[in-house]
Amino acid sequence: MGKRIVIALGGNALGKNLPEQMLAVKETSKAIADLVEAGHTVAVAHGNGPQVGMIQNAFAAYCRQEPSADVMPLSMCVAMSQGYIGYDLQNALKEELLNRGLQQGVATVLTQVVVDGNDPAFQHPTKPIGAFMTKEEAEQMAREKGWHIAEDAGRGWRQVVASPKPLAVVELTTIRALAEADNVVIACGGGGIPVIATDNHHLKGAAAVIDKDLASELLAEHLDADMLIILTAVEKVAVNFNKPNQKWLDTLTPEEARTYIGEGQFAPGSMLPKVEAAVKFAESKPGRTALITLLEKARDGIDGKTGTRVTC
Ligand SMILES: Nc1ncnc2c1ncn2[C@@H]1O[C@H](COP(=O)(O)OP(=O)(O)O)[C@@H](O)[C@H]1O
Ligand SMILES: NC(=O)OP(=O)(O)O
Repeated sequence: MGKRIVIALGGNALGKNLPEQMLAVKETSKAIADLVEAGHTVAVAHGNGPQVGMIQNAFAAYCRQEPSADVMPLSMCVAMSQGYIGYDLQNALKEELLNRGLQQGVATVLTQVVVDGNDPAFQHPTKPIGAFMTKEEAEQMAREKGWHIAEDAGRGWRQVVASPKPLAVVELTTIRALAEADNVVIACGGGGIPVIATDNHHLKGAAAVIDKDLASELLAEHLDADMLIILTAVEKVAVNFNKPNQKWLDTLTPEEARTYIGEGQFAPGSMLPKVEAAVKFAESKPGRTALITLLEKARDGIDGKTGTRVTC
């Protein structure tokens, strides 16, 4: 029987620039279409770290040329990233579905996600965005532009911004209605546009980028999904990652995950939020499973052939 699935797409599903994105979404669409073809109902969330940094930089460059221009708020940059990634992804996916004779609709919902304006994350930026830099380049950006910077999981230096916890998906009813009407919905892109609820129903954009794995988890809970599938650049989660005694994990219980998290086995900003999201989903209701695997292995993963399965 078909399952209700929320997929979280990692950076490798989208590429780092426009030409790469055009190619990457074609491959990504094959993996998603495999699941639709197998009879599952699928909602798709995706990351935006490189893209949102690029958009922010592009507007900053424009502001230097045109001093009367307004600085583009980070929430708007997230909205733009959802728009252009969703545009490419929904077209590629629709094409792939039609090529397989599948008639499901595909729609991107610009999604706002409520955060708490008092979330301590606003005082401690941790979310890496934009391009990788050397330490020297990053320090120069910190001096010249006031950026917060940090080393990103052994891969280089990046700008970091606030990443508050996702609390509620504003467009949830719309997303659910589209999903229940047999559409593939692309939602919560880039973790969602971060907004703070104020009086009179006004939602105020926040200067932040929400973690897409945590936002996907929230969406999966609210859509009452059976599975949360986090697709990334590794087939399984490992302990002692990249060390001679590395061990790939087929299964992971929340208790085991907490032990490994305590040992610092999962890099913050890369594997850690995925494991945290997977554990939260598995614990949210009996029978729910989270899977972390490679994009191309999504279908095998659902069939229990690969990936790391997180269940209670
Ligand atoms: N313990 C671990 N097991 C597996 N991968 C890990 C681990 N710790 C860090 N990683 C790294 O985390 C990466 C996934 O994080 P990231 O690239 O930030 O995700 P995304 O696919 O969402 O862009 C993997 O490709 C791998 O290089
Ligand atoms: N918003 C977000 O988590 O993006 P990445 O997955 O690209 O870091």
